[in-house]
Amino acid sequence: MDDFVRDKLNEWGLNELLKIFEDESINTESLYCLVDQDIDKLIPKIGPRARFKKRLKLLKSQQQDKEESHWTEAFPSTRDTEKRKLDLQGESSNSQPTEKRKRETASSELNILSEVKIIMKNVHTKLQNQENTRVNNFLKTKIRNLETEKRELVGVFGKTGAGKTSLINAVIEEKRLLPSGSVTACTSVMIKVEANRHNQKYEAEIEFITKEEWEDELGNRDQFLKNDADQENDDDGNDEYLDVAEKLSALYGEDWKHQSTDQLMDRKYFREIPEFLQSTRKTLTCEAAEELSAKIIKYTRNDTKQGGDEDVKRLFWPLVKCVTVRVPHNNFLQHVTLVDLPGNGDRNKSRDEMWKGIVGNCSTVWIVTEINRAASEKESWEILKSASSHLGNGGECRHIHFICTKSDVIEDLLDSSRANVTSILKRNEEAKQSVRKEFNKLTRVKKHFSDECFQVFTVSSKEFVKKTYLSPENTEIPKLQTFLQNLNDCHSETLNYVSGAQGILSLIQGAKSRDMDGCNKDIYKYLERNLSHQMESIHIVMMETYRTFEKCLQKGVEMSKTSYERILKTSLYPPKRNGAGFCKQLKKVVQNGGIYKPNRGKEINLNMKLTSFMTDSIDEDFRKTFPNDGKCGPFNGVISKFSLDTEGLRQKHGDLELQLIFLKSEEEQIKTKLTQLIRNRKKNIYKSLTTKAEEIMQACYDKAAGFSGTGLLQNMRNTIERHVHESKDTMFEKAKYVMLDQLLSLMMDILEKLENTIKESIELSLKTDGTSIPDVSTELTMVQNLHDDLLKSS
Ligand SMILES: Nc1nc2c(ncn2[C@@H]2O[C@H](COP(=O)(O)OP(=O)(O)OP(=O)(O)O)[C@@H](O)[C@H]2O)c(=O)[nH]1
Repeated sequence: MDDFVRDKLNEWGLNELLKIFEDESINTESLYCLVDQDIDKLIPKIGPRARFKKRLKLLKSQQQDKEESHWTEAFPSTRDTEKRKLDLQGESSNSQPTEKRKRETASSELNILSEVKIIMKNVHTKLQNQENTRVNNFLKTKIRNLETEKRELVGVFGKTGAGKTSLINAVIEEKRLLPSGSVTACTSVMIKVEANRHNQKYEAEIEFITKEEWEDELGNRDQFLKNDADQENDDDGNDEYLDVAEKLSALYGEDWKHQSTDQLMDRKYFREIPEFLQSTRKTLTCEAAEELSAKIIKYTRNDTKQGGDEDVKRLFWPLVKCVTVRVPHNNFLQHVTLVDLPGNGDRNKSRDEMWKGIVGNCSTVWIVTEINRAASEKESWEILKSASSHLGNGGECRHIHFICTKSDVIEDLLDSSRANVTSILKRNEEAKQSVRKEFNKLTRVKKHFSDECFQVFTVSSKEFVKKTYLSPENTEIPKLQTFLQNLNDCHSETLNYVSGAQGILSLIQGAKSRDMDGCNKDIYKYLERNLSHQMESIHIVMMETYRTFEKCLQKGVEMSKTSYERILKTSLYPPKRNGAGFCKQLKKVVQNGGIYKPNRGKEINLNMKLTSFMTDSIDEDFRKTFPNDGKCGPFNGVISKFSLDTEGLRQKHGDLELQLIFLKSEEEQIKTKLTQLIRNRKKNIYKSLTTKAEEIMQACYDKAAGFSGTGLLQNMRNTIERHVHESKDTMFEKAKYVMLDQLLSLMMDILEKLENTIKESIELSLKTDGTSIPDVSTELTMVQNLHDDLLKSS
């Protein structure tokens, strides 16, 4: 929002400003957003309007110009820029009317939401001006709690060079946003792409690792410089050495080889990024995507051609944890964040934790791979295999999209310019079939997901932009765009807010207009009885779940006790491993609490291996109890079925209609909140088995990490084997109880929260009189009308 507009808002007040916006036919959406944040601070004053009107006209025309240039920039080579623009607005003759309708609906819903938010802010202020009673505080909290903002995370995984960056740029129609394309450079940090809600500029926020972490990396260098001689025989060591050398050369050129750690921490190396030394974030802001793209390269991409010239070009990606790129005016990103996730986790601990956190919060993943090797490309399947537990039972993923890229590249035709569409489409179909076949072989992965959640796409990002041979439909990018738009659909969030607001206003007005003695005993008793029946049925389902978990886990305990030796053998005596190399790797494993991520290849997680029989035993029932797709809801749908039957009561007790509307909306609100709570807590419940194993194993890891010299490998092996052997009778049992405890504690919390919330709502709605409560009859009528509009538009 323009500062000028903000000032005027403070000076003249909201109503005056709204009138001006309407007179000038300017979209009030951005004004609403601002008002939403600042309403409490508004000082209404009426003042001269002429200069302000002029300024608004200017702003409007600037915005139109900007939109125009945004489009020409994004599709410079296309003759049909105008047509594309119309297409997206849904006005060209070929455009799909449903898309247009969807967009119109979304925009009108956004306006409804903004209006209701303003109304509720006003009601909140009215309540603040009243006496501080229990009901008053309850209502204020309810209004504040209406705000929930859900963003859907789409994780984009894939081997370097697979086409992730080009795919993201194409799908969000920002051809020049994320840097891609150079043969010698690749993306090296996590990049989040989301909508810019604060202003209309392109923005990148750079989050750094800590200074201490960087000092640790420099410490690693000292160790390698000491051991330089024996690097050749050792793949892992060499690999790690190359990793450290690559990072240090990016930042220091050749200096890192000759300078001490203290010297390398000198300010002169961080002149361009004082934010790193101050442990703050750096923000870059630009008018155009291309400009931002050029600016972020040194923070995101690793150029392997970087040499040791005098005039060294410093790259800062080794210091970066994550970059968030914010894009203005983008329909695909309103409630969606796309995350480019290079590789498969990270060696750096904080980046790895962030990687796992993001993966666990993804509702969709895009596994990106080149079409030529789609089914046979091991790396993509490895990514899916190792991430599946973080995504499925340990996460909230509902869609796995396997995206085969570069469909325009056909090998048997010498030049893709001559490739004909028929052979491309035929090859696309073949690729889809073989990828599906491959996916069906992954029984362990499939345990976490339903069959419908897996889909294959064959895309060409290049052709989507160039349109030389393939129509947009044949590039399949529009399919992904439609998917994102559906994910963006904020209808349920809007409905949730508006219904909640209507409920609160109904309660206030119901209490205000009631001339009863404050309590309708029959209804009160009926509702209490109904509540207790409902709680009972939830309790029964929960107890059944507990027993099922207990049975499965017990089976897992038995299996683990008889199979742990096999697990230890494959983990501690891997075939085809050179002894010295494995010794170093095992040392890293014990130094890192049983978990180690080599630069290339899969993460080693001894704790996870030890509990694998237990997770296997619970996987299927865990997914049934906590499904990620919204079809049935957790605990066999018993929470979503919860109902006090207020609809039925409304027919018979018209005089209590407002109170019953409030109760119905409270019911919906608490169910939505509980679903979110369950989604977050179930992730930790699932991880609890490995977390407990890690805790129990820590003593032997510490002991093993202390060994050195002759017999190091065997000493480490013996220590681990002895520890597991001695604790086998308790370790798995303890892990089982931790999971059961956490499950029980979640169930108790759900029962308590549900019962308390509904009880309090019944009591307040039926026992409150109008004392110290403002009149909100106008607001209620307005919100009721908006609620009806919303239901009609869906
Ligand atoms: N022919 C063709 N080339 C493509 C397509 N998509 C990407 N490329 C090319 O493939 C190369 C790698 O693309 P990127 O999008 O940078 O790949 P990436 O997966 O982001 O790679 P990293 O940044 O290294 O992780 C570039 O040279 C792109 O121009 C496509 O649809 N068709």
